[in-house]
Amino acid sequence: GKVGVLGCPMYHGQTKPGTKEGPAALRDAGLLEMLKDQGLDVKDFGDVNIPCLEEVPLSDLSVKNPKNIATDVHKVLDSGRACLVLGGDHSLAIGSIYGHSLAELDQVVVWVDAHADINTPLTSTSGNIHGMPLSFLVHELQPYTCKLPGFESIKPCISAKDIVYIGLRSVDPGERYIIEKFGIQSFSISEVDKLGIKEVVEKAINYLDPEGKRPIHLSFDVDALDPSLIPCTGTPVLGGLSFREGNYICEELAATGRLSCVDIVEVNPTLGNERDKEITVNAALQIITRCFGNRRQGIYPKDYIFP
Ligand SMILES: N[C@@H](CCCCC(O)O)C(=O)O
Ligand SMILES: [Mn+2]
Ligand SMILES: [Mn+2]
Ligand SMILES: [Mn+2]
Repeated sequence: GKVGVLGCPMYHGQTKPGTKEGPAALRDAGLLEMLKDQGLDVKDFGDVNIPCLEEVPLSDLSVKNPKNIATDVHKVLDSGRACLVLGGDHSLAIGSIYGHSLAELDQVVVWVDAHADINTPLTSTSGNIHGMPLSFLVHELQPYTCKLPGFESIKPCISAKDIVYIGLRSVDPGERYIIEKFGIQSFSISEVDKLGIKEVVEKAINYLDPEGKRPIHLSFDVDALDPSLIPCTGTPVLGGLSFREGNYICEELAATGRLSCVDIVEVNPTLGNERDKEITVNAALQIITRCFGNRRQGIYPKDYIFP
């Protein structure tokens, strides 16, 4: 398989700037080598150009960011590679999902997260854009929201029926209302407990893409995993997905052969000591390898020769 890696050191979607260190932390820990070692053809497309706040006013900044991200994701996908986007905070998904829609029209979205990230600017209590990305992208929400200055270039590109949540456990009232009003399929941690991860993933994939034809966009917020696994993230919530559940989700999505774009977001290496950073980065790295074909049952390269 061919993978294009795109760093997206985004931090303006929230208040803890350390997410801009996310891409470097993952690369420095050997991400590219790990992916190559599992037999992938890996190309590093560098980092998206995220102008820092001091240079441009927020409105100008926001139009630049999603457009840069969308443009770069589109370019990676058009080069015939799956796209791996390293965050950066979850507001980058405005650009990555929009960019995916420029390359492939009928994507479905698996949103793995403790949070629903679908507040509109009107329902948000924090005003942090990383809690809003889906509200900019979902067609049905547009009559109920407002365009933020600078987001004109981002067009809604997915329908409520094209999204499934896995891992929710911190959903704001406005978000819960939206999920029910538009019938967005969601498997919170309660459903994971009730059904088990196997049935959750099976239901999620069959609901989104019963014919097994549509490209999948996995937007994986590392805070979906239990905070014991990911100490370095900005909005931790107790009682998250186990490491095994996180690995299972990604193995099964990779096994469809249609995993086209993967966001790995909200790694903030500055939120903890060196040991915390190591734990966080190692967990994120393993999750990433499962997205691109590595499995706990083991694999061997195509050119393996049995001695
Ligand atoms: N729902 C909260 C928390 C959002 C968390 C964003 C991301 O980590 O999922 C808000 O809107 O601020
Ligand atoms: Mn194109
Ligand atoms: Mn989250
Ligand atoms: Mn998120």
